[in-house]
Amino acid sequence: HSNREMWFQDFFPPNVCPVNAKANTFYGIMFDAGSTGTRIHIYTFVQKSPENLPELEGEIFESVKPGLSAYADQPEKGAETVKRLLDMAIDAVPPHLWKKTPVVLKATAGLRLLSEEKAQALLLEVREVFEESPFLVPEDSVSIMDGSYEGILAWITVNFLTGQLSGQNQHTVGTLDLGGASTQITFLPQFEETLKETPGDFLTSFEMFNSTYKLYTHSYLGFGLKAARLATLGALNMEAVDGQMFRSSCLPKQLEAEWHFGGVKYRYGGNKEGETGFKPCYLDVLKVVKGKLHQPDEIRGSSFYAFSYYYDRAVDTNLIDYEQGGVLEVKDFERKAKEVCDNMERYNSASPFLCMDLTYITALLKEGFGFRDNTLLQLTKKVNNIETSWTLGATFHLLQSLGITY
Ligand SMILES: O=c1[nH]cnc2c1ncn2[C@@H]1O[C@H](COP(=O)(O)OP(=O)(O)O)[C@@H](O)[C@H]1O
Ligand SMILES: [Ca+2]
Repeated sequence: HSNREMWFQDFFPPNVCPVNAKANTFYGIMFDAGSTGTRIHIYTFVQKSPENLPELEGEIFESVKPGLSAYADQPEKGAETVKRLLDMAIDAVPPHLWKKTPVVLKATAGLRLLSEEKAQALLLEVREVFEESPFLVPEDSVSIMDGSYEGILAWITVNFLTGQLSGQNQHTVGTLDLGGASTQITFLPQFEETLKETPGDFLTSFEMFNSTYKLYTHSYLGFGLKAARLATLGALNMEAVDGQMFRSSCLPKQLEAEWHFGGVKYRYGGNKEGETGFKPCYLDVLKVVKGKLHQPDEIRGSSFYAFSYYYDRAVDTNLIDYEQGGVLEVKDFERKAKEVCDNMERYNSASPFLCMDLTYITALLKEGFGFRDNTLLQLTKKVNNIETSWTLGATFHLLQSLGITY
């Protein structure tokens, strides 16, 4: 409780120190423990005047691979990766603000897929790293995030950064996040029909910046890009995979290789004798998505912001520029998938999974969510130099819960 009071005192009294112009700066540290990597986001806020809300000034971002779930059997080693990232915050945050700067880690699908016991062991070790740091460790500072929050908080981030949550004329945009192990879709329904046709657990009310948003959101566990690779290979949720060879028409014919994901080793390869290419690949991938996802009618024609692996694969195939991002139609992913899958050997150098990944993205968008071929996707990595990640929304939520009401 005392921590909370200190936090309060420092931001609300108008004791702006004339010597130090930065006296009204404060920080928030948010860790994203994703299935493929762990990332630290250190946000800087400035309270320009006591009567106004703090403003986001900037972000320091760093990441490491692999993610925590790769350390399922060595939780101390996993926590060590978090500690190395936290050392960056020691340098970034001025010492006199350390004990007022909250540090939080939220884990996503990688840890959701581990056994309770292994996940908790990892979280416990991370919690110890936090307790030994000079930062403010709020209650529940290390946890597995609920999937619906992952979507909502990313939606908050994108709509905050694009200015849709302030002033009038709010035209919020929907968001699509494709992680390694799970995928999220989130939007603000405009039609009464959508609310009626949607299963109750896909709708969540969320309060932020003095408004309540009733959002459609869902996180599909096992539908992230890397989990989908395993599902396509028929290797997802298999108990004993050691030694077994998984083959697919989405892989180069002659390929035989090994792949580590979530602490398990998989052997995989191409269809040596059988078919390869877009057509057979699409049929294989279709089995993974068809009929498995809820399809809200409302989204068919509307445009969405898409990031994470949608962005990465669009960059890999020159559909967009790495720095600039860009606007694509759903059918651009399909065109690229055909190009790559039907010339598999030529694209071999980048990643043997490029054909499978693009085909999965195509099938997920069209057959999974039910988007039209001409639905527009705004591919975005950063807005105003801030990463489009759920971590910013989570930091706002954290500041709100610590008593700074936005
Ligand atoms: O801060 C970020 N900005 C932009 N993309 C990010 C950020 N953090 C993670 N990503 C993207 O998320 C994808 C990896 O998903 P992740 O490891 O988070 O799996 P999960 O969400 O299923 O747990 C990659 O495409 C990676 O580039
Ligand atoms: Ca993620």
